[in-house]
Amino acid sequence: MDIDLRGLNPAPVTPFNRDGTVDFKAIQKLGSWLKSVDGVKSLTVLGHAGEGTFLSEKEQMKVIEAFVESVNDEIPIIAGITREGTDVAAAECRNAVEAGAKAGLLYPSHGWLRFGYQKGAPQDKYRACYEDSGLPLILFQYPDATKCTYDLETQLEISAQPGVFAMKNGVRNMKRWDTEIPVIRAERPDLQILSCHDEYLLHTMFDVDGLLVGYGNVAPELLVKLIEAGKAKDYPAARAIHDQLLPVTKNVYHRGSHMEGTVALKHALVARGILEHATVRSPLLPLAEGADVEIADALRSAGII
Ligand SMILES: N[C@@H](CC=O)C(=O)O
Repeated sequence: MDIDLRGLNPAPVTPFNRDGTVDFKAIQKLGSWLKSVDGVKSLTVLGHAGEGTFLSEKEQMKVIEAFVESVNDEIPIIAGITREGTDVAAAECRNAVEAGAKAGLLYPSHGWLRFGYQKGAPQDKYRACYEDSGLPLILFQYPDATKCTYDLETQLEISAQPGVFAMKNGVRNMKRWDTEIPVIRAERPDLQILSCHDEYLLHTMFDVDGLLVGYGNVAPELLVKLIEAGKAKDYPAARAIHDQLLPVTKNVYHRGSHMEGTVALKHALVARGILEHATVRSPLLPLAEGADVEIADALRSAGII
């Protein structure tokens, strides 16, 4: 399968029932709505926004299956692959294939966040996961402020490996973005480069093939336009969309932690009439009282509702 992510690739939330179980009916509504937006190329489930690591293995597979059904298998469902060890991550990739995922977003191992990685270890993890499962993989570049951010050599080596076809880049260091992206483009012309800088997308919009973002849950129509403006190198148009979205960006992503953004996304989906409530799983907590009203007001002022 030729996987084309050149456009908007939302990372959907996982809806829950009020009792905390997965709400499969709501998945159908969310997935089919996102797919109906012109310019949406795929959905990445079980990521941060999807509370993927809070789900059991069985739930993860059922969530993948439900999202595949929600889009009639007409656009690729990509699975977040989050397990720490290479063998267990490869097993997770095999599960994802069995559940109908067409690609995987392979997360760095959690220990690397604190301690860093041994040279060559990320390459080995990507290689083993692909060889073992045949699941095409997206290279996930974490922020420069973490110890698991990949240096340029590592990015180039991973992206040269069989099965790696795209990169989700959230480096959050614009010096690195401005100097590394041109090199990666030149060295790996077929690699699809997607930004995930939800809280300040504008700077990155002019160098990318698309976005892979949780933000795609709540403002897919405007983000498709932002991608088009970026590709046309039309700064005034991109800036106007950025400004229009700013109240939403502030209310969803300019919070104490990026994790709260996931709760805020659910409130925004309630305001848009897609979800009935914003139930999340621990360790996420509800937002402060009144946040739901502020988020709805922000969507209103951006002209989204
Ligand atoms: N947008 C965030 C969270 C998504 O996984 C990121 O940069 O990684």
